[in-house]
Amino acid sequence: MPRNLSAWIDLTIHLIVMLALALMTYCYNSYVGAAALLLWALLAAFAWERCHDRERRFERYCMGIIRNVNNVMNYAVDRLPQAILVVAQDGHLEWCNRQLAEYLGGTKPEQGTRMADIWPDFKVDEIWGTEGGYRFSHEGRTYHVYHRVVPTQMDALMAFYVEDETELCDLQKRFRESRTALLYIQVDNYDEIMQGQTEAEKSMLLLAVRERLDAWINGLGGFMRSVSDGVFLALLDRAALDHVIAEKFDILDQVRKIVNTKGMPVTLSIGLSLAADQTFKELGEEAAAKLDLALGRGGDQVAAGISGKTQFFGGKAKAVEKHTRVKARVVAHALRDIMESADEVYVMGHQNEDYDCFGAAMGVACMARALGKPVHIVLSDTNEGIDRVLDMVRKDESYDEIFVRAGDIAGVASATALLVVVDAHVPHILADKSLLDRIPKVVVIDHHRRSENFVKNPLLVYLETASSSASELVTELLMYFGDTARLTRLDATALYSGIVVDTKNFNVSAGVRTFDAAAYLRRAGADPVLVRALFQSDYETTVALARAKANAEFFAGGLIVGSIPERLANGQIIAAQAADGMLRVDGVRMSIYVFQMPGDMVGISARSTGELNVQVIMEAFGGGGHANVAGAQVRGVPLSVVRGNVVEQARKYIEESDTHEGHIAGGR
Ligand SMILES: Nc1ncnc2c1ncn2[C@@H]1O[C@H](COP(=O)(O)O[C@H]2[C@@H](O)[C@H](n3cnc4c(N)ncnc43)O[C@@H]2COP(=O)(O)O)[C@@H](O)[C@H]1O
Ligand SMILES: [Mn+2]
Repeated sequence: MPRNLSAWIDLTIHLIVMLALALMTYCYNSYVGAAALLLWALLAAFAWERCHDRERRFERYCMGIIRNVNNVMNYAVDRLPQAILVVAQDGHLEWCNRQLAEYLGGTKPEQGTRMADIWPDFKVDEIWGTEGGYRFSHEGRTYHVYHRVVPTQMDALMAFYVEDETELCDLQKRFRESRTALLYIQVDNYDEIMQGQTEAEKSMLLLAVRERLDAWINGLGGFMRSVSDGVFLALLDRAALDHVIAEKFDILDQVRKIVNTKGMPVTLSIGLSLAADQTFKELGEEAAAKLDLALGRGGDQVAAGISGKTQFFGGKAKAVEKHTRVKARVVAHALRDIMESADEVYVMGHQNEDYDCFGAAMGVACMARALGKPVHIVLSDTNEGIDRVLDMVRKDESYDEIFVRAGDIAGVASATALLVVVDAHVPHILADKSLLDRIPKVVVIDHHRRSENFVKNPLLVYLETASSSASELVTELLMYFGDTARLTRLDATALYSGIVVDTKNFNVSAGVRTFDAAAYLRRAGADPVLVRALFQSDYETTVALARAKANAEFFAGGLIVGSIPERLANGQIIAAQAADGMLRVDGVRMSIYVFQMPGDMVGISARSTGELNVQVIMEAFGGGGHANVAGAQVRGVPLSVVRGNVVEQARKYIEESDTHEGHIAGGR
């Protein structure tokens, strides 16, 4: 087939026409016709030859171009400012371009050189047969490698494209280290430490804190200004922040050494946000939110927002019981106003309600009744722990229709209703979390350390981590709610039992205000004999508890871990009691029980003597609580695996905590 088909067609048409004319001429005159045919044959031969000649010259021209392009390509590949290596599966170099020599200081390695001899960290085996990229460093320089499989019929080969990214990495490092960290620093027990101090002593205390902070920030090359009494704003760069993190914010320990004339130590809370791509406005808002979080977790700690995650440091001091009940009075009045403007009130606590949660709910229901508002206490489906008290109140007609199950109010949605959440603030552990979407006005009354996951947009939050229990908080609110709120004997007993369970019978976290609240409840008719009856354990529970205690395993560092693999109706309480009980064993600093819950859920109850923070460990399992009483639930993981993970996390935590004295520790 000729290359230029259309030229051939044109020529052939011409030759055919000319041949026809020559033949016609031959019919009229054979001499002239024969001459015409001869001439046609010569013309056809000449045209044939010309065409072939043109084709040969065109082919020569094309080959020239191809040869040039190949040369140009070879030249370009050889001089590419990126090294290209072709490597065989045994790790030997097959071919490379000139840039590799540049990277190696001028000598081009020979074919067959082992890559491990050129760059020990150059990976061949690990990535063989795959496409991707990785980085490695050699003699202070950082290289980025893209690897591709070379399709060949013969030996298996891979191509590696290597770029020296040292400058880029340096730039990235400098950029990272120069990122701004904004810190809100607050003396979180300002009112308490200033109480009873003379003006001169107050100034001295503030000056001592200021000097300590100034020295700390200046030493880090940062900037700090006082915003108001006991509140500071500071800026650090990332390099300084890394240093501070490596030292686990030991500024908290340094400032805790400053004490007032009564020996009370100053504690700091810090909210920190590290710039990524936020505006300065967002950075400031995030730092302020982190400060709230640190304060809500009991203070004396740092909540740091870094790369979208929150890290906590510190938390050594026990949450200090506030001397005054001013806040309780203010909150009681605010709650009364909010309740007055609502058409009905719903109260709920956490799933698997316990006496504290139930008592607090009964107290809030009493307030609503005092204002003549229809009130419902929403219960979850699993609450064997409060069976006895529920049986008691169900016998009393005045509580008819107060208790509803989450499923019974599935259709309830109201903009004019009020939802009061007690003894919890994490949405996913509430008795019916869907109520949060259906009732927009929410009040939270809780005594747990603030978790990152908090009920969204609450109207009012009363979160006091220093308080023994939600029942104590609600009792104080009742004291200031007004005369109309009259506790029945059952209300008072339920609230009292809430305080008893959370203080382990007034042995843990019971402060002056706890006893005041208990006295108030006793005056209102709380019956300790009834409370004791509520806490009586049946035979099966006692045996299960003994079995749980017997299978506990002791680990180095004062850790004890046990499990309850049977699916028991009151497994949570047995686990809680076993974990509580194990703290009495000599040398135990932390006890953790893993127990089987309904379905594929596994529960964890963790306790500490106060020296170590179990809340942090439980947060790693999606749970929370207090520094020395915490828990979590894990779905879809076998109990034995959860147990193993718990042991691993707890041992790691204890090890880190013991090697770094400044790490997070106790205080409810
Ligand atoms: N997923 C979670 N998220 C946040 N916080 C959580 C989560 N899961 C649990 N928590 C909190 O952790 C602590 C400890 O819980 P726990 O179950 O180990 O202990 C509570 C009760 O089970 C236990 N208890 C109830 N009745 C009795 C009883 N009769 N005898 C002994 N112990 C009992 O007491 C703990 C009550 O703690 P409270 O909630 O602080 O009132 C807990 O804070 C969970 O909220
Ligand atoms: Mn509680």
